[in-house]
Amino acid sequence: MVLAQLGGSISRALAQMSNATVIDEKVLNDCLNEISRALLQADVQFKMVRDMQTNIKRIVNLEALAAGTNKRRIMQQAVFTELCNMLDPGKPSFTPKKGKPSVVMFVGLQGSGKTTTCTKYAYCHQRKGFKPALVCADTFRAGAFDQLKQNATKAKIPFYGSYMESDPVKIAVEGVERFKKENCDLIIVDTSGRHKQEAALFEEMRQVSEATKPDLVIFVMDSSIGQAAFDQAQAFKQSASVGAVIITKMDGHAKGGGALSAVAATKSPVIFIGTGEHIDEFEVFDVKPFVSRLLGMGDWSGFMDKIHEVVPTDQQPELLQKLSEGSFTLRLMYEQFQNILKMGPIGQVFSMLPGFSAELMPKGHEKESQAKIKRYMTMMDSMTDAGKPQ
Ligand SMILES: Nc1nc2c(ncn2[C@@H]2O[C@H](COP(=O)(O)OP(=O)(O)OP(=O)(O)O)[C@@H](O)[C@H]2O)c(=O)[nH]1
Repeated sequence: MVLAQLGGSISRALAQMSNATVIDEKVLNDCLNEISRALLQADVQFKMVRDMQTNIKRIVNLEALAAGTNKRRIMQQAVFTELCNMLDPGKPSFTPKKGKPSVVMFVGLQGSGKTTTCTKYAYCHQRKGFKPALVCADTFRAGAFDQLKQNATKAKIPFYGSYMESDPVKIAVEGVERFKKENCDLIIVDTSGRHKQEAALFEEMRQVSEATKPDLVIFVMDSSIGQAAFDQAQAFKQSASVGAVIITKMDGHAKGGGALSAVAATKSPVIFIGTGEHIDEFEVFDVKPFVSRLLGMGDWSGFMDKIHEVVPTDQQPELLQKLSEGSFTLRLMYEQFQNILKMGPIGQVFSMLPGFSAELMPKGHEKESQAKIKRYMTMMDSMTDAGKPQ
């Protein structure tokens, strides 16, 4: 992920500044220029970078700072805050409530990943106890209904669509009404992909929105969109009152800076990111832990949440007891390897630890490390007669 490179470049600029004997105007400007260059290379909009520079200079006013103040720390904190501000529009998005019907409409450019993301979103809520349903109001792309149907069937989520009807507004209204009657509490409407130059398709999107009255419109954006992100996101915001953003394909080679621009253009928060084609390659997006991980500062709370997710609660005291007694057996190691594998891609787990950046563990190496752990486990399996370490 090139966003990790952005994090690496910013961290290096901050480290260089920290190594300077005295922090003067020149050191500060060099550091700021380095950070701005990294952001521009990652496709962040020029105006946003310029505003960030001005804000940081205002906060880190070397002349006004009292002698003895830790300027390095103030600078680091200012960079952290500014990056968070870029990603945080300051108002949370609508969140669906269990048992109360909500309509969520997905919009975005062609091929941005709407259909895939609709199912991921439905599946993620289904696992939290919601009763989701999918409506295919994409009558433009041949095969769109089949794709949604296939995804929905795999995830056991009810769906609605039509091969005959060509009016997306009619399908959307029928689908929403039907699932409201069936007491579904999260009705997701997938729409066709469109480009801001396609006025007729934008009008159609406005009509679907007017007819279904969604509680939330989610703008799905491919992370590789680059500098075009701002204008496109703004056009969608103007026609369909976008309330949240989901960035897809964060697992690819995209620069990802467009994400920052989309937040600025729609004044809406990023709520999830797509990290692969698979249904569960989907993560909740939280600004502070994300920026913290991006800068290699770690995310302890995320790390602890992962541990709690994968190590069964009843095993946690026993594990601690055995570790404190120093009796770390082969079986215990085997069980911990299994837990590590359940935590997800190794790179993602390491990026939650301070001093690590996802950049340090490129995708290929992640798979290598995971494969190594699997090989150790197979070895341990074969070391005992019973097939399991004792
Ligand atoms: N690697 C990766 N691929 C993704 C992700 N999300 C979607 N895709 C892929 O992107 C391609 C396009 O996804 P779709 O869901 O069909 O996109 P769409 O926006 O519905 O397409 P249109 O209806 O034509 O506008 C598919 O091959 C998906 O598998 C992601 O997070 N990571």
